[in-house]
Amino acid sequence: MTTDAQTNNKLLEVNHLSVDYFAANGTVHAVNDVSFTLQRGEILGLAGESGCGKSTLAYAVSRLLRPPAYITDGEVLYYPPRKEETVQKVAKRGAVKRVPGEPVDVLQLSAAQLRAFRWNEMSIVFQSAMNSLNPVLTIGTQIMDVLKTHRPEMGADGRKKRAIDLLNLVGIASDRLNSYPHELSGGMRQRAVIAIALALNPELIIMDEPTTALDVVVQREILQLISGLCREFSTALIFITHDLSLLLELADQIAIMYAGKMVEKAPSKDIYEHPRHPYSFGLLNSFPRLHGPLQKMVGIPGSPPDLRAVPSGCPFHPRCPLAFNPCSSVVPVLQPALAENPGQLVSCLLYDKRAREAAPPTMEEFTQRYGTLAEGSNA
Ligand SMILES: Nc1ncnc2c1ncn2[C@@H]1O[C@H](COP(=O)(O)OP(=O)(O)OP(=O)(O)O)[C@@H](O)[C@H]1O
Repeated sequence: MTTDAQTNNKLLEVNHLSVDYFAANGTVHAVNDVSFTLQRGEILGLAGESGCGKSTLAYAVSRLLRPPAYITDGEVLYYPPRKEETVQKVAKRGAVKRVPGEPVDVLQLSAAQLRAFRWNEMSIVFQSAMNSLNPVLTIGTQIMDVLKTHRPEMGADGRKKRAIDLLNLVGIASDRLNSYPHELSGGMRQRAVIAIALALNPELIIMDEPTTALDVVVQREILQLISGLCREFSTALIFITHDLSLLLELADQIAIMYAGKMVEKAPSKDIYEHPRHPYSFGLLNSFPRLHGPLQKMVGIPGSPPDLRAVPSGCPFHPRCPLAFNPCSSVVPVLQPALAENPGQLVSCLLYDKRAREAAPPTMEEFTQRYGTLAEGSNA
């Protein structure tokens, strides 16, 4: 019998996830009712202005949040791996109790299950990860330590061979096994971190701005390396960055966040060719495009809201050049913008027939409305 999970190849299903920071000066609603799915081997890019909740969402999925952050609602369903080798590996270690085909709610795992889950099935590369390497241990030792802890059945020779293989995979010569982090360039340290993230063949890697400390040429090389390796091993990747242009090249799907909400999620190509949410359009037109016709950059007037007092209705409405009457009171839900393209999800009343009967806005209309708004703010 084929289950839905097998048919859909689903790896992760996040439902109605909300996270608050209970700060002294008020409650910050950093992630607000976010739902999305991730397929096996899929590269999902999370984009949005600073402070919109990207990192909080990623850390909530991996249960890495610490007080004052609290998950106030939702579930993070992880579908067990399909790979026979991984099924056996996890079953043998008894890390996560599971029924084949049934998902595990990551938010319900015990501390011990979570530790095994994080390394075996999910690994995380943090912001400025290259500085997280231990300065007094060689790169080889750091990779082999992970293997020693999580693959105790592997002998010393096996660990060394695997460490060399991993370094080669990320483009580092084997003789660097005995190098200390300070003996490597920034790009090489980042590659070493990626090697560690890949060490246990996880199903999912989460990367939070992993390359911001590097120059743009090295950033691009590293990102191409990551996406190539994820594709080679069918590893899913959630990738967080401010740089939407990088995501357009790298990701299969892009999710745009605004004020703790996911406002659009679609294949990169759809976002590039026709973003549907006015915020996605503004974000996309805030930087020059490398390909396609020349376009005037419009930018987004104003700034994101304080997440202790998120505007009612659609949180983007105070900045939106296409806002209309119900936007300040009705909360839009993430759903297909157009019936003929169910893969492009948008959270915007412009596409809700109950709120507006007119045809969805065209790209020209977006450009024109943003232009008018910019002229108004310059006046
Ligand atoms: N420890 C904390 N206490 C209170 N508020 C916090 C804390 N950490 C983060 N926040 C707030 O939560 C919101 C979301 O932050 P988060 O870091 O997830 O956003 P982000 O989109 O990843 O931003 P950036 O791109 O700058 O990393 C922001 O408004 C931030 O100020």
